[in-house]
Amino acid sequence: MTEVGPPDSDPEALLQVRNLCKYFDNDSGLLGGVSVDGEFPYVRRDPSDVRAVDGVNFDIKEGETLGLVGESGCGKSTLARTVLRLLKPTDGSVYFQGEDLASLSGEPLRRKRKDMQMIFQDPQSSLDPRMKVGPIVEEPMKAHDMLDDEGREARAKELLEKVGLDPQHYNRYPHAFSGGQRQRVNLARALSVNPDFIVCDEPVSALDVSIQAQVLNTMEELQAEFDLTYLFIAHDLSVIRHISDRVAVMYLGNIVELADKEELFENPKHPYTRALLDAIPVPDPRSDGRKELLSGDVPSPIDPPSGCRFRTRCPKVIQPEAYDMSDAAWRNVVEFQRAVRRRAFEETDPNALRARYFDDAVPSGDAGTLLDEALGHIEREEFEDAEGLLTERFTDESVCATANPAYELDPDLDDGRHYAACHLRRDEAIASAVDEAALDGSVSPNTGASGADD
Ligand SMILES: Nc1ncnc2c1ncn2[C@@H]1O[C@H](COP(=O)(O)OP(=O)(O)OP(=O)(O)O)[C@@H](O)[C@H]1O
Repeated sequence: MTEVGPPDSDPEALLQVRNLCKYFDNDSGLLGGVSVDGEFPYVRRDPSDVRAVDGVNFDIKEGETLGLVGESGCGKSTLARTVLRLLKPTDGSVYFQGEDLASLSGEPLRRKRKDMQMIFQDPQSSLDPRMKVGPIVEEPMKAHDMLDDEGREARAKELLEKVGLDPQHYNRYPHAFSGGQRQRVNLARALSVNPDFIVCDEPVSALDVSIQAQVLNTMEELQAEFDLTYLFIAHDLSVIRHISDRVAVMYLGNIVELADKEELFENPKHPYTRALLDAIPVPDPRSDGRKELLSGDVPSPIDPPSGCRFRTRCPKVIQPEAYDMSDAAWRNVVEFQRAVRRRAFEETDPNALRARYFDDAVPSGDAGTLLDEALGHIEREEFEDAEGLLTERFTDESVCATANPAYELDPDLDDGRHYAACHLRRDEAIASAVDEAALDGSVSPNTGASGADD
């Protein structure tokens, strides 16, 4: 497994995630996610495994909020559950307050869980409708033998008030509360055992926008009052921008970019992050508000692309060194290869295809010869041969396919760290590493981009 992610640790980290992998056995279907310690082989790497989380590294500092964003299915929830050790990692480590949770089980793990709580998206289904909210809040305290009955009731009432509810509502059932209030009950419940770390998995996604801001504000106040550290998952970038100190962007089981919030929003370095930001609706009466999102489907996590996982959809994929095409000709080759892969056209006539895909720029030299060969295959309706040729000789030869990118960059806006898993950032990473070495007085010709496995 190649390590991809921010390479060094942060001395102030409460949580350190290293090369974390969670694969699901594809054959076991839904049950793949509920395997418990010891029931399945510890490490299983079947070619048909769903690689939901695949070599993730990050730290979370004490007291900060790390936002985790990415499209549906990219592995956010699996990452959260594996970090909390609700799922057993296939590989890797999760150091919480210095202790590797991946190596814990049984009673030591149960005790540790008291310090790490989770809040889920749907406040309705996470509250037992047959229980009153008071006992709901007290339940985790009971499970961890905290306080006596009286003490638990007093603490539950106090917490209901802290989260913005009326403590007199201790005896009400969840159905008597609105969605926002139910999420506040969940907050009180999570806080009851006095945790240090809370994973919030889309906690406001089910709420109206006006209520979202109120709940987020309460979460920030509670964070300050109780010294909490949050891992906050959302697909909504405005929510992420509201709550996060730093932001990690996830794509197909990998973290592709991680930086301080403003740095990430103002200077995104990864084409995937840029595409996500570009897709934020803008208020324009002439349009439906949404710019064009990424083209192409997300590849299967069972057989993810080699190298950079985003390369099959990336608008900036890098030309192989063997060719010397203009940028426009290379772009056309990539678009054509993707169209052939999707069987996006009916015509087989080379001239019609040239006119359609290579109108403004045609590759010449070796690349031109290969293109002619591919067009010849299509003319003879040998689509698989055409696809194979274009893929093997063009896109699979790109550095984006042959090496995993992992670069630390100088941030533009602050003195934090900016990590971007994109080969386009190689020169920038080398320049910043050389600058750093020069400051240390130890310039080395070998000081270069960190972490790439080429
Ligand atoms: N128990 C399971 N068995 C098999 N595959 C699973 C299981 N749980 C998740 N997956 C797969 O793992 C990948 C990541 O899923 P996950 O739910 O972690 O993504 P997500 O980013 O949280 O998505 P969403 O935002 O829709 O919740 C998906 O391809 C999903 O189908």
